[in-house]
Amino acid sequence: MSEDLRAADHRSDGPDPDLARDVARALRTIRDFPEPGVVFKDFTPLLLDVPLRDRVVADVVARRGSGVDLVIGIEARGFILGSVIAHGLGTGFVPVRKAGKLPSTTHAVSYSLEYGEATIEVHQDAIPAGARVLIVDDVLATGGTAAAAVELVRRTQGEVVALEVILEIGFLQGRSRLTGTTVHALLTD
Ligand SMILES: O=P(O)(O)OC[C@H]1O[C@H](OP(=O)(O)OP(=O)(O)O)[C@H](O)[C@@H]1O
Ligand SMILES: Nc1ncnc2[nH]cnc12
Repeated sequence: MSEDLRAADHRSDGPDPDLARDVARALRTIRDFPEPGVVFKDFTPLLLDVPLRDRVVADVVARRGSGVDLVIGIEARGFILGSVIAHGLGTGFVPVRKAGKLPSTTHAVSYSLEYGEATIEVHQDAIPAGARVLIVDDVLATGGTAAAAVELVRRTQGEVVALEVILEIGFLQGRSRLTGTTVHALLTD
């Protein structure tokens, strides 16, 4: 765990004041992965701690309440968190996949991220016009992935309620690419 991980500002008045601290302890830092110079934040240990995972879900459910019609998760790590959060919210789940993986007609958006470039897609008929959509991922870094997901939802004529992430890597300034989108990060590094 990085010593400088700090809680987002809801920490002291939320229903689970120790959540951010406990999640920070569950994250693992791996240097020079997947390429030299990248400080990789690995959330897989969190997935092994079932009570902590359930507290993360409860935190999102408490914040978003009944204001969400669909959760979308971004391949691959966003699938894991997005699925359990959709279950907690009692909504459907829509996978946003890397290019070429979805079988039916898609919208596609290309973007760059901290260590490369990619294209993500969503099925054109997965999100009804006007649906209130929560986007879920593990990490917000440069914001390229999240901004592309927002654009995909816009193309379906859905409405993005918010982006929920476990960790925001602050120095990469991903929020600056998400003007007009509500962003909630449990932790900021
Ligand atoms: O803010 P950005 O700079 O766009 O980076 C954040 C994205 O990078 C990671 O996904 P990655 O593309 O590595 O895919 P993975 O989930 O398959 O590991 C992470 O899960 C986010 O989706
Ligand atoms: N530094 C990082 N750690 C984990 N996931 C990431 N996605 C983009 N940058 C990342």
